[in-house]
Amino acid sequence: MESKRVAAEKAVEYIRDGMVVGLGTGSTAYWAIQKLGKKIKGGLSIKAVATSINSENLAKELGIPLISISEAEEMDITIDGADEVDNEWNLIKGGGGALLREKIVASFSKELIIVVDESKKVSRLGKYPLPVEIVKFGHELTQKKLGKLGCIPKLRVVDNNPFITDNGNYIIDCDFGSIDQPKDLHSVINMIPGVVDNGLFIKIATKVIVGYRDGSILEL
Ligand SMILES: O=C[C@H](O)[C@H](O)[C@H](O)COP(=O)(O)O
Repeated sequence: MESKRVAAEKAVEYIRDGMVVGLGTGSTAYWAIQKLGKKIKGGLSIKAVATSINSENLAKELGIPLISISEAEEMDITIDGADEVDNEWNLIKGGGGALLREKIVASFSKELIIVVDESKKVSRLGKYPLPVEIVKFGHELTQKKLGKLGCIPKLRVVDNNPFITDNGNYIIDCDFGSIDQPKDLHSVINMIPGVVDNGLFIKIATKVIVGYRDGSILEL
C-alpha cells in the first residue's frame, strides 16, 4: 500500500492550477485521487475527467470538480495505474475492468503518468493475463477466437456472474504467459469482431513512477 501511495502522490506534484486532469482507476490511482482531493481543499483549481464510475464516485466524495470527456476535449495530465509495465513502457491494464475508458482518456492526454509499485515492473509483458473487453453478443465464439491466438482465455466472473464493465460489456482474461510482440498482438486482437479493445497500451505512457516498500520512488 505504501509503495502505491508514494508513487501516486509523486505524480500529483505535476498537476498545476487550471489543468484538466484524467483520473485513473484502481488501488494505485485511488491514492492520486485522494491527494488531489486534499490539494483542491487547499486551493488547487483543476477540472477532472474520470475513467470509471468508481473513480467518478470517489472524486465526487472528495469534492473534485468533474467534467465529461466531451466537454474536456483534451487532458493535460492523466494519472493511472497499470498491471504490468515493460522496459519500453508498454503496459497491460484492465485488471479492474476499466481499460476502455482509460485508453480513451489516455489517448486524449498530453501526458500519461503511470504509477505502479515495484511488483508491476517486468522485462516482458504477459505473466498478468491480458484483459480484453468484448461485447456480449456471441461472446463464447469471440472467446474461442482469442484462444486461437495462443492464450488461455477465461471469461471474468464475479460472484458467479460475468463481470460487466462500465460500458455494459464482458472481459476475457487472456493468459499468454509471455508476449513477444505487444504492438502486433494489440492489433491482431482488436481485429477480431466482437472485441471492443484490449488492455495493451503501446507507448502511450510519457512517464512511469515506481514506488517501493521502503517509501522510496524511482521516476523513469
Ligand atoms: O482496470 C483497471 C486499471 O487498468 C488499473 O489501473 C490497473 O488494473 C491497476 O490497478 P491497481 O493499481 O489496483 O493494481
